[in-house]
Amino acid sequence: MSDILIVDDERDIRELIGDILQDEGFTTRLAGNSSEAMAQINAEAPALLILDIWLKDSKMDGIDILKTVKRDNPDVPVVIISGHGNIEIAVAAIKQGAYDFIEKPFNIDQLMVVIRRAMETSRLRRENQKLKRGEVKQAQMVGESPAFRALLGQLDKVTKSNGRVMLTGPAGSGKEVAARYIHAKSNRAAGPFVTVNCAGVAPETMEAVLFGRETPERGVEPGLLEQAHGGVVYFDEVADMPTGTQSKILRVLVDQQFTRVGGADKVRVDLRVISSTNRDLEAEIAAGRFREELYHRLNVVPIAVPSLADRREDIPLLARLFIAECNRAQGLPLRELSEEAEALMQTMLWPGNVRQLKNLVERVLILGDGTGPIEARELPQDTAPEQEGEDRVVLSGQLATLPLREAREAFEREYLLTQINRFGGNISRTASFVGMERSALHRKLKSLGVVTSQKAGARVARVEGDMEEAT
Ligand SMILES: Nc1ncnc2c1ncn2[C@@H]1O[C@H](COP(=O)(O)OP(=O)(O)OP(=O)(O)O)[C@@H](O)[C@H]1O
Repeated sequence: MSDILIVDDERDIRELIGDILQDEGFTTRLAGNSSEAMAQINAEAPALLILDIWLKDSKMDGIDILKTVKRDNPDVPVVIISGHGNIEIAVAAIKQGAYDFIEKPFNIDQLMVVIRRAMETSRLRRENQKLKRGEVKQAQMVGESPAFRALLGQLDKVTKSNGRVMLTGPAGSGKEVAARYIHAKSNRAAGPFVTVNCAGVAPETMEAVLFGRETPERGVEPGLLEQAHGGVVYFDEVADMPTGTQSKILRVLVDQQFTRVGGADKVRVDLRVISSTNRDLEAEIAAGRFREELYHRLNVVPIAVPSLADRREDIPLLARLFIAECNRAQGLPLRELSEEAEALMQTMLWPGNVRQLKNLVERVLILGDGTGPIEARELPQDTAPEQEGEDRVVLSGQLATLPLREAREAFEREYLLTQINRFGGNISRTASFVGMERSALHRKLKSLGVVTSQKAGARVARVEGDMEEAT
């Protein structure tokens, strides 16, 4: 549901709006009277309805259609088109639940601002409802890089067992997506997947949240562990679990049962536990912040989720996935990626990993103008790799201080390191991109002291002798 239904009895107007929206990358449907409009809505609710108030030759006027839509499809935002002079009716329509109105004659910019805002508000509302119901859509796992395939291979191995899995990896790298993947492929797929956000729950309420509560006033309130019965409980950022709760969880893992806060009876649960952390748990244990016994119980199968920098090959694929998602969910334009934008994305620093990439794509689509390919100039320039603190040659400043031969070598080394890492260590693809024969590239790398090695399942390049591997 990413299309927009335009209802107006004036053919010129509905076609004009339709053309504008199509140019902006939306899919549209048109209706010239109330019966056509209702037939379209009943066939499939649109993502947005643009509705003229006055409809000639119609059984229902715009307000009647609005009331019906708000009754049967309350999530569909409605933008009213009102003629000059019937503003009061438009205001009344807003009271009936319309999102906003535009007045004829309108200009394209005005129209687009209202439509984008309406789509965004409705998306946020839907997302909120999903979050409240705890059924955040299962994200797709996308990637083809060696590091990603190695991860999938490990995940596939654990799907059929009941073993506890500890996912480690930096923030935003896709640990929760990986946990959902295990759940979806396991024999618990029909059971619930319940996330416990260990960093987001106040320590004093953590136990009630996990184990539930029993009070005379409210009776039994089941906690998250009970809600996850028969399925998977995912402890997100487990290092943030208060130490008191850690001991209690440990007991639950040993006994497979617990009592609700304020209750006396034992509650038995059948759970599979998956945890995640972006911290070094062994250091947390050494610092006395994490219970070693719990660590060993949770860490039965450790699986490392690679950072985005370790799977740069996947960036174009992921970016395209997010463009398609933004189009489906928010009606943002379905744009291509130019070759330059793709290359720049593959060489940027990504401290926020896949989440950062997803946010960037969304921002570019919202702020960008036009429907052509996304260009490199639309991407933020401040995320280019920083040189400080890295054991690499700084291109600009320092180069000026070197004799030509050394400067050229420094540049070639830097350039080739970047390209090889972009192509996941694949020399053939790098050679074809940089325009060299494979064997010549090998010789060149050798003379520059660049070697490739395996890291997190991916091949990476670095300068021979450097301790720090290039990213
Ligand atoms: N392989 C992937 N394919 C598609 N989308 C992905 C992939 N990995 C991550 N994402 C998306 O990136 C975002 C971050 O993923 P996720 O929440 O799983 O990361 P995380 O490592 O659990 O983060 P945090 O530690 O900050 O909670 C999500 O929107 C998710 O849908």
